[in-house]
Amino acid sequence: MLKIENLSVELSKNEIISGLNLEVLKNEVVGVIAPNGTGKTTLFRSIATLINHSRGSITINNFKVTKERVNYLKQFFYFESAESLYQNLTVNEHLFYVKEVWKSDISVETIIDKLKMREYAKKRIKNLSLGMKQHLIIAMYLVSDCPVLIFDEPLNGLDPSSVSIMIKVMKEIQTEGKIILISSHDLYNIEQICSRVVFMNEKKIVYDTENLGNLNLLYKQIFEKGGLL
Ligand SMILES: Nc1ncnc2c1ncn2[C@@H]1O[C@H](COP(=O)(O)OP(=O)(O)OP(=O)(O)O)[C@@H](O)[C@H]1O
Repeated sequence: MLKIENLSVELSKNEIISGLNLEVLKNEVVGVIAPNGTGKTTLFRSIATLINHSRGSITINNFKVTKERVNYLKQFFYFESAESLYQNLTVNEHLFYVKEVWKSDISVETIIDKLKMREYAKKRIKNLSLGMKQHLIIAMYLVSDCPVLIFDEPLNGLDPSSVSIMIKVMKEIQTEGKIILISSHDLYNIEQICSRVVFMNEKKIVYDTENLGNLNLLYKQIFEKGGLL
């Protein structure tokens, strides 16, 4: 379980997150929805320990970052953006690197086929499109076989066929008892991918639902009409 309690985060002395609570269970794919600049990336970076929090606690599978940092770091896979991939390494090289670092038994070849990456597996990152790089990040997570995937905007740059592959892969990951936390502005596809969504507003989670029937309407009610609650 990923458990965030009373989290507050400051950046340059501005409180970006304040008293945020969120629990995500195994087998859940949770989408974080909010307008630009609300703090989704800040939340993800805090979970990933790239930013310190000023108050509250984050626990993954009972490991607290403040107490058992090494075990905590083994619980999640977070790749900040496609820009952080190594430009001169190939797709294959990235995947074998992850396999080595995570000491994983997952077959790189199987993952390449699953994500239909065979055609560009030997290409260097600098020669890939954004969509191909997004596939690679998911493939790296699958090879790592770690319990939690945190992915900011996984649908960026994906064409409709790639989105379908992504939806299928996310559903498979979900049935394997993992946790996925993603953000996206693509409400239609969030509905297809997620089992639950949470809306962020005014520095915390303000709405949490498994009823994904009409996210567009909910979005308008929360952000355009002065709030639901
Ligand atoms: N290094 C920083 N120093 C100060 N403020 C920052 C820093 N990084 C981000 N912010 C501010 O924190 C707030 C939240 O930014 P964040 O990137 O987390 O939002 P977001 O919800 O992920 O936005 P988007 O949907 O545009 O990706 C914004 O007001 C932003 O200006």
